[in-house]
Formats: sequence, C-alpha cells, structure tokens
Amino acid sequence: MFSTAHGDHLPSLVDLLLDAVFLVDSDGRIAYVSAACERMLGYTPQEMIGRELLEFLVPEDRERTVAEAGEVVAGRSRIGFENRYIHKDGRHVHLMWSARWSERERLRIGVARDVSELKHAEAIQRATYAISEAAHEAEDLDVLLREIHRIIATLVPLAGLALATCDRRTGQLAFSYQRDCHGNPLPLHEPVACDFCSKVICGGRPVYLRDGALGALSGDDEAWFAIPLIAQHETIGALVLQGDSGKDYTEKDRELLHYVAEQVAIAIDRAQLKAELLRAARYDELTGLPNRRFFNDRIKAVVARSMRNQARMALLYIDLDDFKQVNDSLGHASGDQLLQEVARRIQRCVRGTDTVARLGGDEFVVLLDDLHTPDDARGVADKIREAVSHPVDLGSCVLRTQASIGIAVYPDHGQEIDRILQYADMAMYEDKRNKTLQAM
Ligand SMILES: Nc1nc2c(ncn2[C@@H]2O[C@H](COP(=O)(O)OP(=O)(O)OP(=O)(O)O)[C@@H](O)[C@H]2O)c(=O)[nH]1
Repeated sequence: MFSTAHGDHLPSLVDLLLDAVFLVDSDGRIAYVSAACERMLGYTPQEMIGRELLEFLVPEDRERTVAEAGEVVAGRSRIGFENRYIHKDGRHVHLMWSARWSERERLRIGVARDVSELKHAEAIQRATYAISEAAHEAEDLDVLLREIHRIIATLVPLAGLALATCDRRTGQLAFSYQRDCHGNPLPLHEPVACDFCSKVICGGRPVYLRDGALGALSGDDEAWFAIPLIAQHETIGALVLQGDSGKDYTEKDRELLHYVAEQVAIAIDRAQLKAELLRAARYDELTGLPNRRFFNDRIKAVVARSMRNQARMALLYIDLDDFKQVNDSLGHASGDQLLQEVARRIQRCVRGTDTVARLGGDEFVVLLDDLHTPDDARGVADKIREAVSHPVDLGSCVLRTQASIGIAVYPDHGQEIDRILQYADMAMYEDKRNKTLQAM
C-alpha cells in the first residue's frame, strides 16, 4: 500500500501529518486511517479500522457523502468536499476532503482536514452580522431577543435565555424576556434570579451559577451564566443564559456572548431613549400630564368621534386665579408644587377615559367624552372648582387657590376645534371677570 524506495518509513511519516489519511474499500469500510484521526475524532486507528466510515458521519450529511463517494469511485478526483463527523465526545467535527480512487488497490484514498475552527469563526462572523442587523432593525425588544436567542442557540449550548433590565428611575429589576429553547416561558425563580442579577449588575462582571436555585422547575446540575449589559458606561441590566449542565462556556463562546450583550445593551439603550423622547414630546415634565401638542391630537380624535357617533363632548378651560402672586411671594418652587397638586386634584375629578392636559403656566384643559347633557360638564367643572379650592399644604405654608373655568360643549357651542377652544377661553375669562367684579 505504501510501497516506495523508503516504503517502511512511509506509514510513520503519514502519522506525522496534521491531516488524516483514510483508505476506504469499495464496501465503504475503513481499511487504514492515520494517527491524526484520534486528534480529529477521538478514536484510535484500531477503533476505526474495519468499521464503515458512514457510521461516524452526522446522519444529515450521509446522503450527499454517499453521492460524493460515488463520484470518487467513478474516477473523478475531488477536492474541497465538506461534511461533518461525530467526535467520540459527541461534538460535531467539520472535515474538508481531497480524495481519489485507486483502481490498482481498489481503495478510495481520502485526506481529511479539520476545518471546525474555520467553520466556527465563519459562523460567528455571520452571527455577529445578523445580531447587529437585528439590533438596528428590531421594532421592539421582545422581537430582538427572540431573534438573538435563535441566532446564538446555533452557536453555543443554550437551554434558555432571560433579560433583566433596571428601571432608570426606581432602580427596580424586572425580567422583560424569559424563554426556553422552544420559545416557551422560562420558569425562573424570580426572587433568586433578581438577587443573582443584582449581584452581576453591581459587580459589573459576568458570573457563573452552578445551581438549580435559579430555575423554579430545574434540576441541581444546571449552569447559569449572566453578563452585565453596559450602555454609555452605565449597567442597565443583565443577560442570563441557561447553559448545558456541567459544561462551561469556552473562551470563544464567551467572546461571542460578550458581543451579544453589547448589542443587546445598545438596542435597549436606543429603545429607552426613543421612549423618553416620545414621552418628552407628548407630556409635560412638571405635572406628567399630556402637553399642548398631545392635547391637540386628542381633541381632534375626540371631536371626530363625537361627530361620527353624533355624541356630545365638552372642553373645560381652567386657569388659576392670581397664580403669579404665589411665584412672586413664595418662589417658583412653591409655584411648581402648587401646579403639581392642582394637576392631581383635577385628574381625580374626571373619569380615566377623559383627558386632562396642561397647556402651559397655570392653564389646564379637560376633555369630557360622551356627555349626555351640557349640565354634566357644569357638574364636573363645579367638582374641579371645589377640589382646587381646598387648602394646599406646601410644607412651609398652607395655600388657598381658586380656578376659573370656561366650558364649551360640542356641538352646542361650536363644531370646529378652533371655535370650541375660543368659546371655552372666552367663557373662562368671563368667569374670572365675574369673580373680580363680585370682589369689588
Ligand atoms: N412656578 C411656575 N410658574 C409658572 C410656570 N409656568 C408659568 N408660570 C408662571 O405662572 C404665572 C401665570 O401668570 P398669569 O397667567 O398672569 O396668572 P395669574 O397670576 O394667575 O393671573 P390671572 O390668570 O389673571 O388670575 C406667570 O407668573 C408665569 O411666570 C411653571 O412651570 N412653574
């Protein structure tokens, strides 16, 4: 088989090769394999010789490997065919072949190179690209995490994935994603999981937990790995991975997981910033009520609905009396406190479906949807007047204030938005003027 002038030395030279040399007979049985097979597949030549090569193959790759062997046996030398074998320890090994048929020996001669590292590097490159694309495109975090879950499950052992994020204002941790490998909810023992994530977040370093305590239904041999999510130098949460029992993530797996965590942190940061911007554009910072811009959208929707349903709606225009004096005598901070308290009181006087907004300064508006009679609006206005007139405890002093309120009812006082607003505004000034006249 290896007959040359230095024939006796050739097998031992072949055993020095990093690639493995296989000789396979016409029945597909291994007639010879060089020592490199043990490094590649974990089996000694003695364990492989006499067995069918296909036995060692990943089942999904058998059909095309048989077809490829047919090409070689037909006399066509081949270079570059790739397939996967099962290592003695169970992992898959990617091999690349160059092969030809020896008619004289009636053997297939194949040289196999282990390209698993290369394949893994390619897979990671594809995954990192797919992850960064998903992080830029995903509309919401749940969609992004499902996609990331799918991508990384093909690369690292992953039974489940969870995401814990901190509320920026309260600092409270919440699990915004938790799924097993089938997409079902991951049964996490939340108090223990929160405690574990808090430690990871405070420490700013990845942590392994080899303990079943995290999963409510899990066994004791589970391994959990959590990585802090850092965006703009701030830890905003943790990514928690449920690994394979007893197996640590390799250095390469960890590199990938760190990259994933970075991308998730960027995506969360971007989503939170978007939500904050949206909030700032629509809500008043001082009172948390919808602002003028949001109110303009709401009144359009409410008037359109009332028109469609031939229903009544009312707009209440509210302005505090002599509010300027509060600022001037007690300072701006006390003025702010008063405005916040008034906002809360007005809200308590209306239904959850009604809209209370702050237009600016000491001006508030209320939209009352689906009214039966114009008197209903007057009833709510009286309730608000009464609520606002109660003393307000500012800590350093107790204040009394009053509200002037103008009412405009659709369709009774106008059918267009501008007209309704104008009517309510004029009615509010009328109310204020009457009070001033009464006081004189
Ligand atoms: N503290 C505080 N004051 C504000 C804010 N926005 C506007 N103001 C002040 O609110 C006051 C509103 O003044 P006016 O509309 O003249 O109110 P008024 O003193 O209640 O007078 P009348 O409406 O005629 O009763 C002004 O002094 C503004 O500077 C705010 O966010 N906080």
